[in-house]
Amino acid sequence: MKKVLIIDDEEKLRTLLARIITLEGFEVIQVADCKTGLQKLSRQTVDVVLCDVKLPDGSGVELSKIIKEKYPATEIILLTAYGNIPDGVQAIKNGAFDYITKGDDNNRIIPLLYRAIEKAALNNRLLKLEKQLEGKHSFDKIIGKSKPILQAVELAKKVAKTDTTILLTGETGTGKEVFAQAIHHESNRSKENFVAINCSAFSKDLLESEMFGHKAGAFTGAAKDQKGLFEEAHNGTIFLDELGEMALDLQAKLLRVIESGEFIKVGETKPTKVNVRIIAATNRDLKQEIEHWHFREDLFYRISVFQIQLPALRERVADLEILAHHFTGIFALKMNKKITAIHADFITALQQHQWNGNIRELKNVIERAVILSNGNELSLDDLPVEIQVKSSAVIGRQLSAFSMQSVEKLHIQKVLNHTGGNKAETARLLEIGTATLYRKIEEYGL
Ligand SMILES: Nc1ncnc2c1ncn2[C@@H]1O[C@H](COP(=O)(O)OP(=O)(O)OP(=O)(O)O)[C@@H](O)[C@H]1O
Repeated sequence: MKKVLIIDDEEKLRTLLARIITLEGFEVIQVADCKTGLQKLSRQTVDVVLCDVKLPDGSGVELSKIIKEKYPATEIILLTAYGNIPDGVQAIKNGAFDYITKGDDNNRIIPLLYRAIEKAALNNRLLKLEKQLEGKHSFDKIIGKSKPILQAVELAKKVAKTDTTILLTGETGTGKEVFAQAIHHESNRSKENFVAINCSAFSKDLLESEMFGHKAGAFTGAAKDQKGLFEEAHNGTIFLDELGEMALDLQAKLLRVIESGEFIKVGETKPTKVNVRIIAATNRDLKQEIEHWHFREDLFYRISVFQIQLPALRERVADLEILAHHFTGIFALKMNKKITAIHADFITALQQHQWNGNIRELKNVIERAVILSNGNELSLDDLPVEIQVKSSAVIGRQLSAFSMQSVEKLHIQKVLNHTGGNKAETARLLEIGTATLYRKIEEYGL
């Protein structure tokens, strides 16, 4: 059933609108402010939002922008006050479908709503197609030529076509979700849904309801029957991220789905059957979790039929350069900058770093560097100081990474850059004599 979300703090108007729209056979959700509206949108797919301009915690015009950015398939119709055309125009600029004047355009609202619903359906079809097109090459999107990553890709490709349950292990940011998606797109289920859920993002009860759905009245706030993500993933793939965080009794329910394909919705008595391929991921050592009674051994053996260990970035230093170029290309394009090269010192510095946050951390570091970069080459200066300092030991040869001299050298270099090489100004800012500055420049080879 198509869903319409009404965001309006005028209760009378909201209820009236809800009644008219429900009579057309749409499901209507009503809220009175932006915050609750966004919460609803994060939990369910809404086709059209009908939104007032003046809301207690913000403006509908601004909200349109946020909604379109986060949920591009959803269409928005703004309810403006009489004669306030500029708000409507701005809303359309922000991505809204159209606007109507409150109270004045009652006859327009239903035909407009139908058109917006049609447009939302078209958006959804397009997004699905785009995803499929992207997905065709998704193993190609896994960048890296080092042995450990190529081995992981080869294993994943081999198992992709089967229905086998897979456990992806590896530190945070090593690409477990990227792998899960690539496996789905390479599988025979690629035309069906890939549904991801992060088990650490919900309380135990909420996670159960997210996974399996609930019946109306199952708990306070459960006004309607709600499908769970296992049902959404029917015939497709479900990706259970951070599986190690799942509560023990929910683990038992998951085991039942794996063994029989059945689960029971919250507040329901009959089981629901689904055909879903499960890919799970964890950055915890599940064997250790079993020893501490945090993870069920039987579930572990079921889920880890096929295990793929993703290497940490520090184990694939050889890939740093190609990954750095890959992300630089992406961010330069996004920010409309012409960056054609990366200085060798920059790469050396990357190779010296520990990368506890793995590829996610590298991606952030490169994004920052692209923002900071002034020329067409990324230079050491564009890196965060802690990464520069570690590397200065190697680049400067004679300095140790932790020495005061390393920090001093870097600091002088930065101030020199800041003053455009003006020695007198640099000495003044550093509060040292010019002669001392010249000596240090020579000593550090700046
Ligand atoms: N081999 C790769 N090539 C290109 N980009 C990658 C690769 N691996 C990971 N990424 C990028 O790194 C980021 C982190 O990847 P991802 O979310 O898959 O990691 P994860 O292991 O699932 O992390 P977490 O355990 O924290 O959920 C993403 O932006 C992803 O696009």
